[in-house]
Amino acid sequence: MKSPIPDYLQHVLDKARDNEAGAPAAYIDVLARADTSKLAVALAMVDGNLYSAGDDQVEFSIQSISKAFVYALAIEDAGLPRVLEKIGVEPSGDRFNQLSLERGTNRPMNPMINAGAITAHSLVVAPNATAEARTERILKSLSRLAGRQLHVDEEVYEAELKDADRNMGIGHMLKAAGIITCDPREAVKGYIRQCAINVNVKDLAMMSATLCNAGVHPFSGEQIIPHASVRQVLSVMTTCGMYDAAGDWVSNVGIPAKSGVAGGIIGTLPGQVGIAAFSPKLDERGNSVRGVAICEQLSRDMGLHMMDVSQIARATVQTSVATLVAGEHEPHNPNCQREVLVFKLRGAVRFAGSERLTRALTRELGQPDPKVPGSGAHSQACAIVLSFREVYSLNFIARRLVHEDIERLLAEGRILVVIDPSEVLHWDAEKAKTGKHPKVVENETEARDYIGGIGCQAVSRDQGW
Ligand SMILES: NC(=O)CC[C@H](N)C(=O)O
Repeated sequence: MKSPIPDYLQHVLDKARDNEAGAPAAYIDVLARADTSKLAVALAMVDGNLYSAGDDQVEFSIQSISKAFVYALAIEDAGLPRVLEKIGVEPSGDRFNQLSLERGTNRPMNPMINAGAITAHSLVVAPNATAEARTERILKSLSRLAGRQLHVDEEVYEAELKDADRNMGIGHMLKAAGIITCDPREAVKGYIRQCAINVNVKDLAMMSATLCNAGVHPFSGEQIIPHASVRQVLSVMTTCGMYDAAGDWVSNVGIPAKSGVAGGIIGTLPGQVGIAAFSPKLDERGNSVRGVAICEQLSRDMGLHMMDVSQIARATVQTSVATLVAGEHEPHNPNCQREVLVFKLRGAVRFAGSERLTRALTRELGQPDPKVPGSGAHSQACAIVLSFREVYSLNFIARRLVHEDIERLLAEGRILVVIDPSEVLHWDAEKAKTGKHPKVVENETEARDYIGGIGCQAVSRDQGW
């Protein structure tokens, strides 16, 4: 079977092509002469699977999209506190090349406008590093993210440098304000060089997918961007990535994003998909007209808006409580029946999922509460089985809450069997800390055998068990 996804992407491009509005960036002459018929889109999944359509081999300069990745490098090299001392995180509502500093703090408003980006550039490697060392570090890092060696487009670099008065003005303003300490001309040159690195949409989609994948490159498995920086970068992409169009973008598209004046845009939906689009004609805010249209369409058609509450935590975690009646010796004597309770979780469990398990445990096994129907009904259960067989992951708070539940059940003297074949509970590390631990098994049969061995024979009312 042929995947429908590339056909769909082609359809999205065909629709975007009808939009003739906008003009390529005029202030960099090489960009002003760009072939405006070029149009491309790519999607990279967090496992690295890539889809693309249109002119997906055509290279263009990364421009301001580099700002997101260089901000991550600045955080890595200078540390977040130092970076926050120098660059704010508030949307400016100004154009990207505004000569402005935040009132009171004198910092650039955010790292996505040029003032903040030039500052971030100056923090890469070290404040007194040479321009060459910084650009080399940036080129190397962007190449690792793209998964291939990238190059600076010297023609674009020279063209921008020749008319760089505005950015030079920003550089001098930063130096005068004490935000940068190096030679402002060197910082601006380095920044312009970082903007002139050539990419295609496939490179950008892969770079974006690495951010989606918590900084781990989908193919190499390398942690290229530290996890904590990813959160910071995605936050400022959300609030400031589309300059003075940030609010429109968040409400319409709802995906952290960054655009560049050569016509590229990346969208980065955490945990899901990295998007890249390219078309040189820009709107008055400096964002690609067709690129924006493509992202809007993808978000609408594929339900990618991050604030679209279509997935409730309840749906990802199914807590099923099956009451199993035991009593091998006198199965027909109700007084001899002993219960084994089974709680099953499913999916990627976070706080809300682990809260549901905790709630189910307290409801079923706690003291009867007249206000909660059915509460305490099984407080005498002889054994409890917690199945994590269908759990894909537990985040740190979910794991902590489940461990706390387990400790409390053990402290009550309960017999506890945990089905955890993928070791999502990270049991060994925790076990070392506490004396008591549950019986950990691989599957339901082993759980049943264990329970049988201690005198309760579980008889399921639930076919799933
Ligand atoms: N928005 C952009 O892509 C701007 C980048 C460009 N190099 C500039 O500084 O003007």
